[in-house]
Amino acid sequence: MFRPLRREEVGSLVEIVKGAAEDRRAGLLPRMKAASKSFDEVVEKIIEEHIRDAKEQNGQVRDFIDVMLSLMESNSMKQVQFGKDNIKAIILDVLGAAMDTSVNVVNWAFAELLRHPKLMKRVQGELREVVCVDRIVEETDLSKLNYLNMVIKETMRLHPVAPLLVPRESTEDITINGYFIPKKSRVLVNVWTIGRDTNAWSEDAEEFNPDRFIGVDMDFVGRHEFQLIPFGSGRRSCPGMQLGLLEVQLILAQLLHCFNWELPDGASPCDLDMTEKFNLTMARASSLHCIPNYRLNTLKTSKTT
Ligand code: HEM
Repeated sequence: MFRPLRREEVGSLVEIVKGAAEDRRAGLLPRMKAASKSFDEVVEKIIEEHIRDAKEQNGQVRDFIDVMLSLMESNSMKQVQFGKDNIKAIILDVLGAAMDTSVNVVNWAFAELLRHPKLMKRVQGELREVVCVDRIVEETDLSKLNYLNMVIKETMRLHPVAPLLVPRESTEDITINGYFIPKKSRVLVNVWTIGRDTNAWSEDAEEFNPDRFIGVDMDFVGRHEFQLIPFGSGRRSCPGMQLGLLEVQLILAQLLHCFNWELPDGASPCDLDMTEKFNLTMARASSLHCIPNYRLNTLKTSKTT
C-alpha cells in the first residue's frame, strides 16, 4: 500500500497524532492547528517524494500514494474535486485508523494470555505443532492457527478497541426493535456492552474463554449476527480489517512462538491490572511489562533451512 515510512517519519507522525489527541481533550485549538501544520509538512514531503520518484520511474505505480496521485492527474477524476488536500486527508485517516488499533488488540491479547498462563501454553502448543521450533512463524502458517485465532476473537469481544465504534447520524426516521430513532439522531453502537451481554454470550460473558468459539461459525463483520463486530459492520465498517487482523495474528504468533513470557518480580497473573483507559480507541490504563525467554532452537526461517 504505502512504501514503508522511514523511522523518523513514523516518529514525527506518532508524536503529532498523540499530541493532537491530547490537545483535543484539553480544547486547545491553537495547538491542534500547529499539530495539523506539522503533519501537513511531513505528508507534503512524502507526496513530493512520490511525485519526484514517479517521474524517475516513468510513472510506475508502487504504492497507494502513487495510485491516488495517478487518480488526481487522470481525466477520470476531472468531474470530482480530488486534489492534494484529499490525498493528505486520506493518508491522515488511514494512519490514524491503523496505528492505535492493531497495537491495542495485541496489548489486550497479551495481557489476557499473561493472566491465563494455561491458555498461553495452549497457544504455544499449537505453534509448536503447526510451525515446530526450528523456524519462525510465516504468513502462510496463520490460517492453521485455529486456537490463536479464537484467542484474538475472544480478545476483541471483551476489549473492542473502538468501544463505541464511530458516531453515526440517522438519515431517516426508523424504528428498530420497537425503539423509534428520529432522523438526524446521533447514534452510538456500544460494542463493548454487546461483547459482555449475557443474552448474546451466556452467563460467563465476563470470562476470557476462547473455547466459546469452538465449532461456531462467527466472522467479525456481522454477516449473520451482530454479537461480534469489533470492526463495525456494513458499508462504513473498517476497510483495513484484513490487514489489521493479519498484523495482529503475525505479531502475536511470532512473540508467543519465539519466547516464553513471565511477569516481572514474581508478580501473580491474577494481580495484572486490566483497567481500561476510555477514549475513541480503548487502551490499557497501565503499560504491560513482561520478561521474554527465548524458546526456539534456531532463528532461521523456512526459506533458509
Ligand atoms: C485490528 C485492527 C483494527 C481494528 C480493530 C479496527 C477497527 C475499526 C473500527 C471499529 C472502525 C469504525 C467502524 C465503524 O464506525 O463502524 C474502523 C474504521 C476505519 N479503519 Fe480500522 N481497524 C483496524 C485496523 C485498521 C487498519 C490496519 C487500517 C488501514 C490500513 C484501518 C483503516 C480504517 C479506516 C480508514 C476507517 C474509517 C472508515 C470510514 O469511516 O469509512 N483500520 N476501524
